Amino acid sequence: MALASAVNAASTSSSSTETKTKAKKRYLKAKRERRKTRRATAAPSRGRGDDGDREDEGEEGDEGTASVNEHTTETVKRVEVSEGDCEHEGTRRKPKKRRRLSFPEEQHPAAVAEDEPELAHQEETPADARESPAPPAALPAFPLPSRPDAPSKATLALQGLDKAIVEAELVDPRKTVPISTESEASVLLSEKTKKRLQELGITELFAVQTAVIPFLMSDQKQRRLYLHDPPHDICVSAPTGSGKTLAYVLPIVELLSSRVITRLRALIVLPTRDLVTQVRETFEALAKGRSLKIGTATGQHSFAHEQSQLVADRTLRLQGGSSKIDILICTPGRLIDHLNGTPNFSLQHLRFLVIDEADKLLAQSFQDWLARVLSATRPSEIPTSPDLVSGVASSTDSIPTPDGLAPAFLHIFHGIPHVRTDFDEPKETSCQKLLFSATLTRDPSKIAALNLRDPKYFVVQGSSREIATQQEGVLDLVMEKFNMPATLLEHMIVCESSQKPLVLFHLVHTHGVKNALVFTKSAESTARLVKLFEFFELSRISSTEQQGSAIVLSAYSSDLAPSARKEILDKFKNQETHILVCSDLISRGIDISHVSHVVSYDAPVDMRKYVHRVGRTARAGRTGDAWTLIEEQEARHFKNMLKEANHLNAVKRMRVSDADLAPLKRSYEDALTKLKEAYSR
Ligand SMILES: Nc1ncnc2c1ncn2[C@@H]1O[C@H](COP(=O)(O)OP(=O)(O)OP(=O)(O)O)[C@@H](O)[C@H]1O
Repeated sequence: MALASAVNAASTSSSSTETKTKAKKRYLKAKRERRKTRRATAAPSRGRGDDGDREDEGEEGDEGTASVNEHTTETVKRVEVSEGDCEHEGTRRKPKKRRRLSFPEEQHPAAVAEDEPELAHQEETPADARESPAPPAALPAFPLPSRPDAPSKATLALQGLDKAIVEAELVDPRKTVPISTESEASVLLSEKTKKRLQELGITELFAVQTAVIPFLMSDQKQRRLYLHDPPHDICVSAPTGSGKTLAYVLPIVELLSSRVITRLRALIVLPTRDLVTQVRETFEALAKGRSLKIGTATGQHSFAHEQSQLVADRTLRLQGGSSKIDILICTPGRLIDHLNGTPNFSLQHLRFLVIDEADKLLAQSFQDWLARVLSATRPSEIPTSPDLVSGVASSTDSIPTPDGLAPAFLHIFHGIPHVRTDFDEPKETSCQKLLFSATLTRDPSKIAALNLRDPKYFVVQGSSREIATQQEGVLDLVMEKFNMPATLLEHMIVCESSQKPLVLFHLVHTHGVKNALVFTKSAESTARLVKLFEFFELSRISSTEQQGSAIVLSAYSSDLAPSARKEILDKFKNQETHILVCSDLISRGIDISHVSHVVSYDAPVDMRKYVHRVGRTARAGRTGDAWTLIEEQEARHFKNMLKEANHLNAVKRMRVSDADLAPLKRSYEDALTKLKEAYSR
């Protein structure tokens, strides 16, 4: 067997060797002939140009074609042979020589391949194409990439904005409506309210009021205390002193006046006690004769006292809460205290939640007050008491009585089998959120925390320029270019820090700066400046050359007890005090009509602070002057701040020379000495 197979293998091998030998012979013969032909034609065919192709294909004139064909066949054979050779001999043949193609001089493949290697593949193109007389088409030249222009700040600011902000309603600040006319805003107010407004000397509605009142009151369905469809929330940005308080007080008083049972239906949150007192006075003035009960919670009184003012029944646990008041005005800290510690204090009946000075309040996160308040206005998914889940409502003390539940909270009483009908009570709270500020935040994360429902934005424009287009108005809001009252004049004085007290005395005695609020950076500087000023006045009066009555001033800051603060503020309101030197405690919201000047003795650190400080004057259409004293090293920062807010041109620079200050110098030096003595004691 082994022998037979060996013989077979030998015969197979010898026949294949024979075939290969014949083929090899044919190949070698062809090769010799080719070599001969090449040698014979070597000299003339070395030239390039149109004949270059013939080098490989022979140049036998008419026979050229036949020769090419023959050569092609031969090439195929050659490939077969060479493959066999490779297997047989175990050696590799050199790669086939590339044919040369004819190119115009400037498009020689070598030159092209150097620049653009892909072009070298043109050698692989079929023979017909290679013989085409037309030069290969040049590749299209693409333009070099160029850097696009960076989008402007404005474009970036508008990107990804909430639709509600983009569609904000711009309100012309000049728009006022007489209360007696048949205008939309005026016609919505009851005769009682109109009469009350007239008694208070208010004869027209301001721009912000003409926009907000119709939005909250024109739809009859929206005038109910419990709504089937949840209401739209609103965000209002309007300059200082433009009447934002009345814009929410009027609709709240009007709508709540229809209530029968007293429940806590309006909650107004403000950042300071002083503002709570001020807003309470406005509510009381407007709601006079309406039997609405108004309460406050600020921590000014004891907790037990406040509890007794807010809640009627604290012995029985009532699921619907028990309220002695319809409207609560409070600071956020005390509100949380009552949510945590006052039995039957409930926000489930809230129809309005007002967040005034919204940007300031949203920046305060203590005890997560906002989330806590919002969750108290919403019905919870899970019944609050495990006893109620099983529906075992008994008369035990620990089980709350399902009394006075708001419609949206009814489902938490599981003792009632629930069958869904067309007359189902609403499951959503009727609480409408109203946000107000002269410097409304555009911070999306802060706004998102409020969980606003389909909000409507109102932007009352300032006076610094003509009424803007929709996009410009939105941009102002988004880029925090705050609007100022039209009647405000702004000045700045750059001076050395050691001269600041003198410049202030100069303003008071030469420019008649009285009925003024003077803002300092801290409670401590407030007290120090008042002392220095008092010593200065004593020295000035006692000196022979300076005559006249002394300026009366007081310090007002958080260092004082609330009762002392109230007394000082009352004296200033009654104009018994000429100048109130204060910290930023009253830079927001405080409304004192006779303030004709505001002096920032220490420069405000940011634009928001500047807007609110200067906004203590020029309110409700009255004129006012704002003066900012800038130390030389602060000038650049202050100017940049104004520039970014597009407000630099509105602030006039005023110069005070040494000659202006000279008459006051002696008294000032005297006062400084006395101040040093006082502090060293
Ligand atoms: N329609 C009106 N007619 C006359 N006076 C008005 C009217 N509305 C409001 N006022 C008065 O304008 C003054 C400023 O109003 P308000 O305090 O509401 O301003 P504001 O917009 O809340 O300012 P701020 O942003 O500084 O808190 C108040 O004295 C108020 O009584």
